[in-house]
Amino acid sequence: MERAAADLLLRLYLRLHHPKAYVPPLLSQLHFHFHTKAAHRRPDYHEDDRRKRNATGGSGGEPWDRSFRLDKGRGQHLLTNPRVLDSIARVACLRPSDTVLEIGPGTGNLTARLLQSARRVVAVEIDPRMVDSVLARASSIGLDDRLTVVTGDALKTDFPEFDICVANIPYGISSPLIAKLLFESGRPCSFRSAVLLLQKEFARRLLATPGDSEFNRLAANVRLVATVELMMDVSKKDFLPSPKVDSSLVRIQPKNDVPDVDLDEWLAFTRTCFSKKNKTLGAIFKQKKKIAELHSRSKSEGRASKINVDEAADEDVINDNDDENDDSDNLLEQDVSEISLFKEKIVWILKSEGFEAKRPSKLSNEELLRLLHLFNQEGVQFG
Ligand SMILES: C[S@@+](CC[C@H](N)C(=O)[O-])C[C@H]1O[C@@H](n2cnc3c(N)ncnc32)[C@H](O)[C@@H]1O
Repeated sequence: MERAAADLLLRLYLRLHHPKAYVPPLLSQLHFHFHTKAAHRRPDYHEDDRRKRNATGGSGGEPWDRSFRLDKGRGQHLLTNPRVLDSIARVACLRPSDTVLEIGPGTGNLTARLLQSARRVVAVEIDPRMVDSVLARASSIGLDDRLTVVTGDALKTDFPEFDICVANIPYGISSPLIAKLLFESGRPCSFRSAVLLLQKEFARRLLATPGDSEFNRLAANVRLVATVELMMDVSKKDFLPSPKVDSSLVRIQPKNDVPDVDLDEWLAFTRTCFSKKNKTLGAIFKQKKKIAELHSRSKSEGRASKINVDEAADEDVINDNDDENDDSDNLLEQDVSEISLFKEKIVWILKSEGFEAKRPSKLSNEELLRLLHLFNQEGVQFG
């Protein structure tokens, strides 16, 4: 009743003093309008965060006490859906005797499950606040005697012997971490598998086969030494805070029967082959700069013997300006004639088995290995 009277008075006042002003039909409606606007405003990060923290089921099921701010720059998106966490632990097929390597344990949502099934978990975590958090979590479930946490950057830490790596990794280190796992630990790899949660698009590229548009150098390198399987897709809604992209869980299993090839040589060879996306091998290998580089490498004797993991990590090595940096003008006359003979040899090798018109992204590893063998046989070295 009071509201109706106030409404009437205000209406009269507006009619007298501001005859052109818009007067809503009823002030109560105006009030209602403000309410709905507030109710539909997109919840900001903190509201969303609080709601998830207080939730006990669904995707917000794992606890997060907000005792410190999560650092998105370090990929701190916690996996909070208990069903997904349980599935990852199940897919890992842990044995009671296993030592598990976990990269980036965060607050320990996954670690808690790994500790329940394995003999030992060694976790590498870069953020000391997370280190405290995961240690406290392990102790709260009485399994801290099974956990060792190494504080540091996983890319710069020497990994211990482990049976299986299980991790929801920060996506920014996916390529170098996979390269480190597969190419740094010697051959054959001593671990059974790596079960990794990766950005969905990255996982698709890793799973791509020759001829697929996503197929790249990293996929070719990984396929040489391991098999990759898609285990499941995971929604971005299952993380706190939600990242912008969905994820996929993959299992990478080192092969027992890795082809007998010098890995250093292979990595350098794929670096050259994938240096120009969608160009033919003929176009790639006939670049003046590439020919001169291969010529001088093939002449020199002392070659590096340690695998360069950074080399293995590049997904593609695109350099379309190769010929612009050409310094062949500075070559001596003798070099020029040697290099032109060398070029003829390269072209002959490519033509001998029909590789010249082929694109590397469409070749199987068997074909790439064959081409590398042909080059090496004729004294052309890459590593
Ligand atoms: C995506 S979160 C995963 C957290 C936790 N495993 C989970 O599933 O909820 C990534 C974790 O990796 C850590 N991290 C980021 N970069 C790292 C690096 N280079 N080495 C080791 N840990 C890293 C972050 O601090 C964070 O705890």
